[in-house]
Amino acid sequence: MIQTRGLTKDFAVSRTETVHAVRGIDLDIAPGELVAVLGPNGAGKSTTMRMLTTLIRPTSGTATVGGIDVVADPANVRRHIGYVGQGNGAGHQQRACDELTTQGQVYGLDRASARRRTGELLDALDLTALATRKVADLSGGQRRRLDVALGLVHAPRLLFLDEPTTGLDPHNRANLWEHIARLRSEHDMTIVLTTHYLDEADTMAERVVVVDHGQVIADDTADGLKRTLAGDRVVVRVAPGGNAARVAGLVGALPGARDVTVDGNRIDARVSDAAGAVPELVLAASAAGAPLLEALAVRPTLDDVFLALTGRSLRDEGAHPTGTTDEEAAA
Ligand SMILES: Nc1ncnc2c1ncn2[C@@H]1O[C@H](COP(=O)(O)OP(=O)(O)OP(=O)(O)O)[C@@H](O)[C@H]1O
Repeated sequence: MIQTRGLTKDFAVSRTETVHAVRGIDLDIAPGELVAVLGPNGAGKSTTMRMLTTLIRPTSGTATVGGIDVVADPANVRRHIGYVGQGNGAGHQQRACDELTTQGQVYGLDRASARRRTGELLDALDLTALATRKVADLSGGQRRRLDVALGLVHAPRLLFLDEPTTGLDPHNRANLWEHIARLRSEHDMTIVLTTHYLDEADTMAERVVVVDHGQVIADDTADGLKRTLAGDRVVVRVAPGGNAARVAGLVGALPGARDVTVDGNRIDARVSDAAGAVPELVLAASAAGAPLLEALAVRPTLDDVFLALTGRSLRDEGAHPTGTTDEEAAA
């Protein structure tokens, strides 16, 4: 459904400075996949999406969407995709239903068909009761659902969602996801989304592509990434007066144990199966006369994956942009 090879995008921000926002992305996305693109602020996620949706031209490389080249035939690409960008155009005085009908007509539907489609989408996204409300008067969650409806007016098989749930509270995020998941299963859509919410990528996406500094640095299922890049950990605390060194030895003997660290009475280590290791460890420590105060099996998160990949936490929201300038590249 999507194929890119060596895709790049440079932005000349001044006479002397160029931002290399995307630096050679190769991506293959099959029909029906739901792929989350993760990365810190400025990693190049939106720029990649904007190239794939033909909003901006790549600097070099190739990209096809539904088999159509984004540079050679952008109008045709646009007919096949839906795009829900970041942020809301504030202050719309149009009614929600009129906004949808107008969008339908922009996509070539006649008025009656556009009205029919409007009714279907208002219903699908639970907006029927708000049909005549002005867009400017909708809540954040309602507005975001309308944005998704606008992206679906022409029944695309491929939907791009750029941070669809940013700024929504947990209830509205869950609600929007419910709608997206249902629409997807009913219409067999391919969905590519960017998000800052790791839990969202973890639970909703079948595949997670991690982008940093304009490049893909990992591409797998969430579980695959966790297994190969982060792994389980055990964290134990030895009772006062207990022999931490002795327990560290027991921890070090667990299957797959590595990176064993001892900090006072606290021992932390990577292991291959934390849930299986903990009971074994509790018994072994007790038998060795070093009872444990606490023993935790810690399953990795996608943030652990990101930390392992880059040495930084994705949770550091609002961090500095990571697009690389010529000066930085030369440094
Ligand atoms: N039109 C533009 N002109 C100049 N620089 C740009 C432009 N668009 C993006 N950039 C720069 O390109 C880099 C990548 O930006 P991009 O918006 O693709 O990142 P992102 O991963 O989507 O970030 P975020 O999560 O903050 O939305 C950043 O350094 C950004 O400042």
